[in-house]
Amino acid sequence: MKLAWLDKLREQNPVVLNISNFVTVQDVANGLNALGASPIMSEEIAETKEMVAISDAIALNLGSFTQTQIAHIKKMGQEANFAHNPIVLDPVAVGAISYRKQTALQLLQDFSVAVIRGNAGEIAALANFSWQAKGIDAGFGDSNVVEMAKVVAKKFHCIILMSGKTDYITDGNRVTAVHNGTKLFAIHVGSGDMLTSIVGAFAAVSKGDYFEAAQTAALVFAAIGELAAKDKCIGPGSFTVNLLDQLFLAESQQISAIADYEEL
Ligand SMILES: Nc1ncnc2c1ncn2[C@@H]1O[C@H](COP(=O)(O)OP(=O)(O)O)[C@@H](O)[C@H]1O
Ligand SMILES: Cc1ncsc1CCOP(=O)(O)O
Ligand SMILES: [Mg+2]
Repeated sequence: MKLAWLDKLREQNPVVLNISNFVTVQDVANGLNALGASPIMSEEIAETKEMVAISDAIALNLGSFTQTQIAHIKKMGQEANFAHNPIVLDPVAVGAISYRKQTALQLLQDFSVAVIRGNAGEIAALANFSWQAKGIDAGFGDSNVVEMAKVVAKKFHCIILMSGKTDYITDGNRVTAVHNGTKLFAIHVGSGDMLTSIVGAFAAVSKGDYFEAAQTAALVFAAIGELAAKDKCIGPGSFTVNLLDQLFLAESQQISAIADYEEL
């Protein structure tokens, strides 16, 4: 774990370019900003090349796409590959909606990604493992979650960050489990989207070590959620406010003091 990268991120203030969903776009922008990155959102295909050129990492969210947005995502993915900019993909609800799965699989052929960040329902769908996803949520299943994450990592030659009560990060061989977090994440719509963009911010300062970027982002975000939950938190409203404050305030030493993770 490279918790020192949180300080590096705050020093470097990397630009993270996002194609977001319309539901959580503001959570994503404010989350990145609070942590110390510089968010920028785009909805116009004509500006893609210029946007990619000023960015240090790209987060592509499939939460509310249209055909027009898919063309934009494809172009951004291809321009980012050409510019050697890391891409983090969030395959929202591909476990629940077959059209989303088909679209995500096509995009994964059109360009390559550094990291896929999804919940167990989404990763199971990409692995073709049996699972009952529920809308945007993970749902339930008894497939071996570590195996399915490894399968997807090998299939798409990328890092998988599968989030949930325990987050699993794998490159297909190595696996880290991060046990930090709070149940309150599950009642805040956008927790996963924020994490995806934050993986982008860590990828931007990682000099190409995307496994390290994904596992450090997972630990930082989950531990910050834990700190937020401890601070006079009574429900989703106060959690959202506290989460934003802790993204801004939390120091790497505080995260290190509560870090709970293992290499499997
Ligand atoms: N039951 C839980 N207990 C603790 N942390 C959780 C729980 N569920 C999700 N998280 C945390 O919430 C964050 C977002 O992940 P997740 O909820 O899986 O994404 P999504 O919103 O895409 O389903 C991650 O940091 C994850 O560790
Ligand atoms: C509710 C909803 N509908 C489409 S995208 C979206 C937000 C998903 O956010 P997250 O996966 O981070 O909870
Ligand atoms: Mg999600």
